[in-house]
Amino acid sequence: MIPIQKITLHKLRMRMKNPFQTSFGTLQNKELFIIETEDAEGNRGYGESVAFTEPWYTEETVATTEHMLIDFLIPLLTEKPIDHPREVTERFAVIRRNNMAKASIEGAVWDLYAKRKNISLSEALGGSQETIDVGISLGIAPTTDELLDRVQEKLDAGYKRIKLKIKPGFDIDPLTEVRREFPDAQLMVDANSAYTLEDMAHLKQLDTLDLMMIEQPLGHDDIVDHAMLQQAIETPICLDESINSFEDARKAIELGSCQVVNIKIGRVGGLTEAKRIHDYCAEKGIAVWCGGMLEAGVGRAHNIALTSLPNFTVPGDTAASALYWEQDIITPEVTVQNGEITVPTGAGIGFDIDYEAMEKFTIDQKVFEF
Ligand SMILES: O=C(O)CCC(=O)C1=CC=C[C@@H](O)[C@@H]1C(=O)O
Ligand SMILES: [Mg+2]
Repeated sequence: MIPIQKITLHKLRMRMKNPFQTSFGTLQNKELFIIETEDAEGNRGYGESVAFTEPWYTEETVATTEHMLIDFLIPLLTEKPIDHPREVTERFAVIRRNNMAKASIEGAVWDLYAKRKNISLSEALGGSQETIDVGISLGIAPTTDELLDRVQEKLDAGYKRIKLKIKPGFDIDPLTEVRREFPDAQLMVDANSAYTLEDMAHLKQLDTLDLMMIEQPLGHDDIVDHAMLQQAIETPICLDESINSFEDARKAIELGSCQVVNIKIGRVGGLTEAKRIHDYCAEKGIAVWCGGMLEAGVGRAHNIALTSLPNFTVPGDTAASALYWEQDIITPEVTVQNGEITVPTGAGIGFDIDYEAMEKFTIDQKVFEF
């Protein structure tokens, strides 16, 4: 049994070092919840919410996360005890969607579970990789020259895969320049649903650029048009926004809508569902990688633990803390050496919370005792 005695919602406001521009808008201020679950012996598990303040990426926001946690998820989680974190997903199944809210607290239960057993979260999930390969996601740059500089800098820093955001009007030309300048770089692009099937001929030009994949070119909730596009282009399609569950992944793969899946813990409702998708993709020979949501340290730590599972063969988005934040809320911060992160072996997420830093960014706190 995992006896949860106390849950604290720490609401934080953090400002990213640099704005991050995508086809749907620019992000710089981040509000997030750190969810703390505590047992009677004083073990504490941590999860992080990843919804943004605006519903641009998915329909969830920071405000809907808080509403779901307080009015539905915390009462459901604590109405009767659970023995294993995988039961959290079943318990929450009565609530439609709201996956990021669900994942934030489910992650805190997984961390608490691993700490109570004195094993790492990676081990609790069945992870086997001791180090993980790391890539980076670069927002849309103001000019192509600026983009080339940013790519150079990240390749020099050792990042093993560069993901570039694209949108109509900022795609083939800058990408051609990047490919010319860096002929051997592992490059991929992410469109965040900025195109339609009418752009098929335009998107076909990507096939000349030797890209690892194109992420979510079409509708955020589509798998049918993506299947048609994948028939017409050689560049592998990777789905992000369209995959919100194991069932979505199964259907997309059956339909041939993608050759790669970006697994984001928040988008699919938690670590248990993320692992199920990972296992299914491994069985089907579909490559997966772990996407980022501009996380602070707790979310970053969860991504690292998940990525230690064996079928995470493509470098993910989880880069060093210092690229995002002046100061992170964990200690040590996440660092990258030669394009790799060492998976921590300490109990739970394997990073300590920097309570002083967390306090500094906290704008609200709510405590629930049971
Ligand atoms: O965490 C990161 O480094 C950024 C990841 C990233 O590319 C994204 C995060 C959030 C929303 C999107 O713009 C984008 C994505 O779609 O993957
Ligand atoms: Mg994406």
